[in-house]
Amino acid sequence: MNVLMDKQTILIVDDVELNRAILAELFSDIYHILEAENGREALDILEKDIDQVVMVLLDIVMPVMDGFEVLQEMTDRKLIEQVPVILITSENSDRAALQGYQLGVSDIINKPFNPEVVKRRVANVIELFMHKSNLEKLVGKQIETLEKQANKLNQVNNFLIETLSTAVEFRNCESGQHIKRIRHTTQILLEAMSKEYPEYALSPYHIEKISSASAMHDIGKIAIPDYILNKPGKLTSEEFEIMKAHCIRGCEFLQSIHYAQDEEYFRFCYEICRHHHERWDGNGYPDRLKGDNIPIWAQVVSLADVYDALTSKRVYKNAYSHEKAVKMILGGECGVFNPKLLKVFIKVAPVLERDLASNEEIADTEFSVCSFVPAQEVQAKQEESGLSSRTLRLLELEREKYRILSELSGDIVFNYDTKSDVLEFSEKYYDLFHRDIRIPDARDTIERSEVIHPDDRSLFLKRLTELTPKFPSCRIELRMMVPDQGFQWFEVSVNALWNTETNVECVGYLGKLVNIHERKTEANLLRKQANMDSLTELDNRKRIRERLISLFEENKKEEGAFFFIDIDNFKAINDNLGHMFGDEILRYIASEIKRKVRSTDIVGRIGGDEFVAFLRNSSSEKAVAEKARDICDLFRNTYKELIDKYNVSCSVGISLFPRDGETYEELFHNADRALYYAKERGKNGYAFYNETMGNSDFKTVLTNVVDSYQLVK
Ligand SMILES: Nc1nc2c(ncn2[C@@H]2O[C@H](COP(=O)(O)OP(=O)(O)OP(=O)(O)O)[C@@H](O)[C@H]2O)c(=O)[nH]1
Repeated sequence: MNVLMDKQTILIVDDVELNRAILAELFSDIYHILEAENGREALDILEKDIDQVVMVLLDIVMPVMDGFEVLQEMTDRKLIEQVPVILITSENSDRAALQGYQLGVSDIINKPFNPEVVKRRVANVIELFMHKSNLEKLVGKQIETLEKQANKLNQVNNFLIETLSTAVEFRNCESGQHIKRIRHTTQILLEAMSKEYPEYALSPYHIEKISSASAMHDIGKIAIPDYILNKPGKLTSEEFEIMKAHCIRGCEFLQSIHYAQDEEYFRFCYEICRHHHERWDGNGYPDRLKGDNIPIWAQVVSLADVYDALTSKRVYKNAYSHEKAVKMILGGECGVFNPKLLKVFIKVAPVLERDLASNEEIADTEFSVCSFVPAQEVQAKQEESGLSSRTLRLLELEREKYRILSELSGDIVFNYDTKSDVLEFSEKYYDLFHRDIRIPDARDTIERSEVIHPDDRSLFLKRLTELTPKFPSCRIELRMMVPDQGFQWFEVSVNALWNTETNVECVGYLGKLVNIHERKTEANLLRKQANMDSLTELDNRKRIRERLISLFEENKKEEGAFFFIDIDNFKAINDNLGHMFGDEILRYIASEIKRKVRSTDIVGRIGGDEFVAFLRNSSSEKAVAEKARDICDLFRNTYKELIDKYNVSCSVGISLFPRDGETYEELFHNADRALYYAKERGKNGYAFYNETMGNSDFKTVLTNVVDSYQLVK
């Protein structure tokens, strides 16, 4: 719509054309006129050109949409706030007037009207309305400017607070991220508290202020001497008292810069600073407040502070995992907290864990800030060692090089100091085992540790005690518990360090841990394969020989029976039923022989359809003969039809240890002779070896002496 810009526009809404014409006539010299013949049309015009229209003259009774409906719709679409409306109506009732005013009209003119009065009232309403909206715009602008200024001021304040607190952290050798994380965790906890426990009346406005004030919690550390603030070891009780004073010192500091413009904010800062070490049971400091006498904001910051301290690296400790930190807090290891707060803490724990994971990268890159050694420490080290600062620096450099090399090698390096009884691992240890890299009281801890397999632990410790200045190193294979993977094989290379003056005092151990699990399991598998008959999984010929040789060496007096077992007519099975079925029969025979002998006996397959078994502690020939008989009839149990069809069975030759031979070779040879005899006598029988079987003309002898052998059919 092309609206004339030099005149203001009014919209006349009436279904009677004559009424519209009269009004248009009245106003056309001053205003540009738009006309609508019903409510719907009027709304369309307003929706499009609301900025141009300065007044709506609205009739009440109209088809399609009456005046009240138009007003309702204008209210719903927020058009009524942008343009004044005058009702021009012949309905002269109070009810209609009231309804009109309720719906936001600026004036009501009853028909018939005096043209001059109407003109004046319309002009007045337009002027008033424009004045009002100009004022509103002005106020809006001023509010915007004020808000911008307040925001700027807030930003400057926050910046100053954070700068100041970060300066404290840098002095404290921390990363500078601590207060940012505390602020974040405080906010998360407060938001959850406000939802779960409305009784604490924590509004979003308060949450924002408290989170910002949390940055002040450790401001008092500015007054704590460096040698206490940065002491790597445990504080003495006097030092701890001085350290505890940081809560009071912080409050004094805050009072000296009292920020009068915002008393409430000052109160949050003050109370957080003073009470963030109080505990729910009254065992905190400095005022030993109990329960909800500790302001809830101080309680929340206190928990956020503890969680952050546990999950962060410090000069004296590695970062604990989220799970461990949660466990420690819930287990009361860091003092007692409000049970309601702990409930909320459990609820938001997954959010904290996620945020912690995304923070870890930043924390790692910022570690260099922490790794600078405070002047006091350097000086103390220098005095203690008597070395110059240059030498100490070079030593530090060497140590750093060594650390980087060990990290690059992928091995876990460790260092044990006998005097302090501290065992320290390289970072990789934490990555793999998820355990602290520094173990104080190492002797006790290792003796009780579940990390080393119980069967390997004492052997490992024993080997360490056997090291001498002449033989200072050893390699030990042991199993260690890796989270989610169970016990894994590691090779531990250890080098004992000796006091070079006395050469009798072991001052520590240096070593490395290499995961050899894959190599070891592969080697075990290969060894197993080299010793095993793959078809039956019995020991193979080579393994049987090794085992029997060492058995005979160890137990020269233990009597035993060597069985040489051969399947009779096995070829017929292969030929008629196939090689695969033949394999099945071989596996069956193997398992049956194993089943028939004792678990301590030795059974193997030496090739083809030939098996051996050594029955230990078998002095009774009768019992041996019974066992042999059983083996001859193995097929009777499951494969009876094969006996009828192919005449399959087993034959067994037996030689007795030590009577028929004291070596494996002798026993094997003689059992073989006996087997030959049994086969010659028609198979499916067993024969004990007899000396005549060894003769060169054995075959001739065989026919002559047959009756004297125990051949059973
Ligand atoms: N299925 C199968 N057959 C095998 C395997 N190793 C050897 N054999 C077969 O086992 C048979 C052994 O031969 P022999 O001992 O001469 O045959 P036999 O029929 O048992 O003869 P006697 O011992 O005189 O009763 C041959 O047919 C070989 O092919 C194997 O791993 N699987």
